[in-house]
Amino acid sequence: MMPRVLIFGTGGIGSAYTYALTQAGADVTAVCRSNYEAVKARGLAIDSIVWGHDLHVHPNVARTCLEAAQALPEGEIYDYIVVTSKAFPASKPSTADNIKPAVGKGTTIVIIQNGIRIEQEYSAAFPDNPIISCVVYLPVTQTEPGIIKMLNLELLEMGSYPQGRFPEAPQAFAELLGKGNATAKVYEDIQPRRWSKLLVNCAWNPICALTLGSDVEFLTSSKGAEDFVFSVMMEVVAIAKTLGYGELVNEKEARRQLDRAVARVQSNLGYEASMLADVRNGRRMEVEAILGGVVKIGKEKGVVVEKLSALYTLATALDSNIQRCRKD
Ligand SMILES: NC(=O)C1=CN([C@@H]2O[C@H](COP(=O)(O)OP(=O)(O)OC[C@H]3O[C@@H](n4cnc5c(N)ncnc54)[C@H](OP(=O)(O)O)[C@@H]3O)[C@@H](O)[C@H]2O)C=CC1
Ligand SMILES: CC(C)(CO)C(=O)C(=O)O
Repeated sequence: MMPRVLIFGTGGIGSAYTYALTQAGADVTAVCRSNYEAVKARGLAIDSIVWGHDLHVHPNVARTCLEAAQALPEGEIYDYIVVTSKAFPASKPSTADNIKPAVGKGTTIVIIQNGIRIEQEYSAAFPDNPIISCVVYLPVTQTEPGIIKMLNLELLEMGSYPQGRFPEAPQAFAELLGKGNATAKVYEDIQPRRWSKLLVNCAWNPICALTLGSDVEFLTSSKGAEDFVFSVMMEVVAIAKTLGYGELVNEKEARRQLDRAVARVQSNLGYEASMLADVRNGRRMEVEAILGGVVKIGKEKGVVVEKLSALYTLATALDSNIQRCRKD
């Protein structure tokens, strides 16, 4: 039988996986908020350097998880709920509260979000459900409601949360994504992968947001720019080492992650990190999930986090000013 999938948060990432999972043969329902009318009327239009241009998908659409649960045939459940909203730990209601009406016995919860320590709210709320924690490399923006632009990278790394619980769940989801031409890799321990991705996000997300430009625009803006990014990444490396992740998250890995951006300078293919999209759209930024937790751990461990702290302080101020402007 076709797996039933509910996507919670149909922005850039949610739309990309709505497309891939529909291609894989799943019956996909997308929870849409600001883009509800557009997606209901016209579906999602996707332009992707990886998957192709002029792609269209028309998922079932719901405004809330409760509405999506009520639309299920009697006795059926969603096999997967894929969380692709932004990560705001400690927000009320929490995302776990929001998805609760659609979580059935046996529903696998798939978290596709940046940041660290974002999984606990789900394991606390749904101790008997499989949880898959994912790290995503997929630069994508919703440019207008239902219109999605994906650049040249697409990779989903995943593992069970907590490690070792429902160990077969990530493989099954990876195989499903594979049928939809998405690239998925399974890891026994996903946490070092999260920290490797943090090298990218702790540096590029606040830098792009604060400088209103892409990674490539920053790298070419001054002589010291590349060294500055590397020094931010090296603070993340120092923290990751104290947590035992040094085998993956080390100077070589920081250089590799930085070089992925440097390699795009020639072709001028800049990535505008998702925090910059938030600034442009007057939305809340994932400051705590991406920077707050890292700075806190760094200080607890006695690591020098001068640059990360500065970026955290500046990004927090930017975020609160954006929220204030929205209210005014
Ligand atoms: N975009 C990118 O290039 C990348 C993003 N990521 C990560 O992926 C995650 C998703 O990012 P991204 O796709 O960019 O985010 P977007 O802001 O594009 O999409 C989030 C979506 O969630 C929706 N949403 C939020 N709360 C609710 C709610 N209560 N009910 C219904 N819908 C809701 C938003 O609706 P509304 O429009 O109404 O606010 C929006 O459509 C983040 O953790 C991000 O850091 C990782 C790699 C790359
Ligand atoms: C930098 C990028 C695009 C890499 O996937 C990302 O993770 C983000 O925008 O949050």
